[in-house]
Amino acid sequence: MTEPIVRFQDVHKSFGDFDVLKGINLDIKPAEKVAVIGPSGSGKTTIIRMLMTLEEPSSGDIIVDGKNLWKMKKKEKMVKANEKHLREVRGDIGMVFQHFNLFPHMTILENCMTAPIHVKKENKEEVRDRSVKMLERVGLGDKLDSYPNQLSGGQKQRVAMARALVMRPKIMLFDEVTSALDPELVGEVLEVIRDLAKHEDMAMVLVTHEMDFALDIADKVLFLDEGVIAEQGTASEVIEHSENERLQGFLRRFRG
Ligand SMILES: Nc1ncnc2c1ncn2[C@@H]1O[C@H](COP(=O)(O)OP(=O)(O)OP(=O)(O)O)[C@@H](O)[C@H]1O
Repeated sequence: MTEPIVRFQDVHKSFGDFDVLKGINLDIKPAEKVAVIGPSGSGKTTIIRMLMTLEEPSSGDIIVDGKNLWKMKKKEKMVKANEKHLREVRGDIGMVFQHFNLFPHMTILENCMTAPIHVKKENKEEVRDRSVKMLERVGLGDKLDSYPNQLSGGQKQRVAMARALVMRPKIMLFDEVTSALDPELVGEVLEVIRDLAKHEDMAMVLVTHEMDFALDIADKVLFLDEGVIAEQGTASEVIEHSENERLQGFLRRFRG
């Protein structure tokens, strides 16, 4: 049986007295596409931030590609070793946020090239070739020398995706990547993600409010409700056929 690329084992997360995640158990297979849906405040972004190693669990284990993220720190109190370990894991994970976080003073080609060259110390020419190919792939081959402020929101989001992909991640995380876009720009961004989902064998985790999109691309959908996974299954099982009343209420609010 294939080992999961991501495993959450009884993960809890509290901020002060507030328990945001209350025992998350989750396996994601290496090429699996997972959509996370749920009401505002249910803990979706916290799961993504934990995967990105930006938040440490209050208890439980998070294992990414066989590496137990915080174990070293807990067991050996070796903070430096743990930081190295986390850096390695981060190298395998690409993330696209709601806001694009591009570097405004760099062209879009430079935006894509900077991390592989400066963080991974890769060969500049090789990175340039890969970056050009990725920008072509997201439909921006004619904008290599443009600056972020010369692009639309949808184009900026596509640069953000290309920039993450140039790092050749094993896992891509998408946190509500269309929610800051004007409605007419949503389609072009979803189209790029759809293309990646259908043709790339990396794992993908998407927090999304686009139910039809989740139905189309997700192998698995998780319904997060008040810090627990209240329902999970295939997209059709969760979005079309679940009898969970809170999930049905949540979906009705989307469908109007
Ligand atoms: N650093 C923090 N300090 C305190 N509370 C936090 C922190 N981060 C998140 N929270 C709280 O945890 C809860 C879950 O937040 P999270 O962003 O994970 O929810 P979400 O499901 O992604 O919501 P939304 O759909 O609105 O983005 C919220 O009530 C939020 O206010």
